[in-house]
Amino acid sequence: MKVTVVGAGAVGASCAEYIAIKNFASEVVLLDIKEGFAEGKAMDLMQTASLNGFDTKITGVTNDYSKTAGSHIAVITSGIPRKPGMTREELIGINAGIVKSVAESIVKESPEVILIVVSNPMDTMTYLAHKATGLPKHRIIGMGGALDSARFKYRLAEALGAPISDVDGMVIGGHSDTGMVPLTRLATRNSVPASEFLSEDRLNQVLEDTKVGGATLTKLLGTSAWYAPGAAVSGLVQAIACDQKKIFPCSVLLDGEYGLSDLCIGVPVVLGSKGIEKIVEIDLTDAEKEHMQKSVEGVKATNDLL
Ligand SMILES: NC(=O)c1ccc[n+]([C@@H]2O[C@H](COP(=O)([O-])OP(=O)(O)OC[C@H]3O[C@@H](n4cnc5c(N)ncnc54)[C@H](O)[C@@H]3O)[C@@H](O)[C@H]2O)c1
Ligand SMILES: O=C(O)C[C@H](O)C(=O)O
Repeated sequence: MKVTVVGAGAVGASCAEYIAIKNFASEVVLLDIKEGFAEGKAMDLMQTASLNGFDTKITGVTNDYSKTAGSHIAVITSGIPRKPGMTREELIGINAGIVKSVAESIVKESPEVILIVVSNPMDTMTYLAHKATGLPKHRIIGMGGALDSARFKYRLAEALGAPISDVDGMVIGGHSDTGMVPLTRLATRNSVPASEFLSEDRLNQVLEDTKVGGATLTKLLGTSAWYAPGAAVSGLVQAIACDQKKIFPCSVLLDGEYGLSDLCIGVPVVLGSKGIEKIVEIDLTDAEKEHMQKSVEGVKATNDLL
């Protein structure tokens, strides 16, 4: 199993590290446009192999897509991250050109590839990857919901005073400060609805903290986060590489599901060796549908900027 990660920056390197540590891929190729940067990150990561006990071979290349040929999965993290006070949508001007050319270059060398788009604004970049490559819709996946759901579980566990392994929850909708739809109604602590333990106000606070999860970290770090994003991407890559049939909320091209079409937005999907093997349609309440509709309008407005 060969995995390419384009962009050897904070998220790309974190993603390569988690993939290697989980030890399911034979090869990870890190590619960056900055001379020598991916080579350096790959060498540094390979020097952790004996310490962390993995056999995955990580190589780095400067903008040479021939070295990515035959990739089963490719992750696009290339592009600029936001600074404190910015929205993800403000990155579109620079990142659209980068994502388009990177997606085209990957597919040229690996026509059977499954693409995972991470660069922001992610839902719009996923849509752009479809337009640029024409790959079948089950082979282009935007990563946002897996990360947002991990942050939701973190906030739920904090509010419940429970271990994170005891809580479950999912965030659908757009990967933006206002567009996320954390499904508090379906959140549980070991199968018991979280609403049995938390007041409506406290659950709403969890929801609001989750939605601004990325902005909160950007303010603290001066740039956006990388550990949880890298781990979330590695989870999607593993689900595909190991044909796990796990459900993750991912940004996918909708064609009538949820009454929506011609946009990519976060909904639950089953991930396996073919990529998106099923879009799971869950019954939303009227309030959730309204929240989702606002999210759709936000994503479509950003798509219109392409
Ligand atoms: N979807 C998500 O959940 C999520 C999470 C975190 C970050 N992000 C996004 O991921 C992107 C990367 O974030 P980061 O923190 O790793 O940034 P970073 O600046 O640390 O790394 C980006 C890397 O991309 C490289 N790059 C730029 N143009 C390139 C090109 N044409 N080809 C190859 N490489 C190129 C840069 O040289 C740099 O090394 C940002 O757009 C950020 O907003 C998304
Ligand atoms: O917040 C960002 O800009 C990066 C990423 O989308 C995140 O949620 O961490």
